[in-house]
Amino acid sequence: MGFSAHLYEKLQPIWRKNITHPFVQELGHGTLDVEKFRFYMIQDYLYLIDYAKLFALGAIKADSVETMGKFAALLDSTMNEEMALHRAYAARFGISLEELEQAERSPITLAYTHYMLHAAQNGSLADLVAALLPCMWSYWEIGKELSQIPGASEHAYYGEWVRMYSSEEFGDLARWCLDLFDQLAEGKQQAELDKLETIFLNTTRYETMFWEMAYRKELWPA
Ligand SMILES: Cc1ncc(C[n+]2csc(CCO)c2C)c(N)n1
Repeated sequence: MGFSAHLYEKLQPIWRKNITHPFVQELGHGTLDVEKFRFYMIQDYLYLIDYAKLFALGAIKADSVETMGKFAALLDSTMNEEMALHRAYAARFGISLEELEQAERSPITLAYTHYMLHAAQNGSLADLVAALLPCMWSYWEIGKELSQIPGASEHAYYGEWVRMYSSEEFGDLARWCLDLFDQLAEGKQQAELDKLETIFLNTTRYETMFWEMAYRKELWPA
């Protein structure tokens, strides 16, 4: 069993809190309050700006030209495809690009992205991948599960989101990330594996906290 499969099994109750979160379920059933989705889109756009930097750091820490090229491609697709989806959604909700980029990061957005950037900057390539994996993997799983709900992929507001994260193309990216993680974990000492587990666990928890933050439209105290 690869290390990712081991963590998936071990952390299942915590992992499942993402797919079962009311924000995710209501998005899939088309009942999510549009204002909550609007809030999510703005914070997620800010999240992606920092997340993309993890891919740039991945290219720096890569141990082969092939891995370096893949991180460069991920940086490109995040900035120009995923963020383009957010910009298109924002336009539909009447949010200008300026408003999007000048919005303030919520406490959770800031904590989550800074945690990942700290792990990526100060740790090994494996630490960096442990930080970014729950984001990729959980969205892929969510996309696939939501796409099974009748009408979810065709929903006027949320269909595009479901189609993007359940696509084969996105699945290939997530699988690449999983394989890289397993390769990097192979042969590592227990202490290093424990560190990878902690990073993976914490970013899995941060994913749930991000859904909760969006559901409550939680910003800084006044
Ligand atoms: C809070 C939050 N977590 C995960 C993702 C998903 N995501 C972010 S970057 C990336 C890689 C490919 O572009 C993926 C799948 C998100 N958007 N927001």
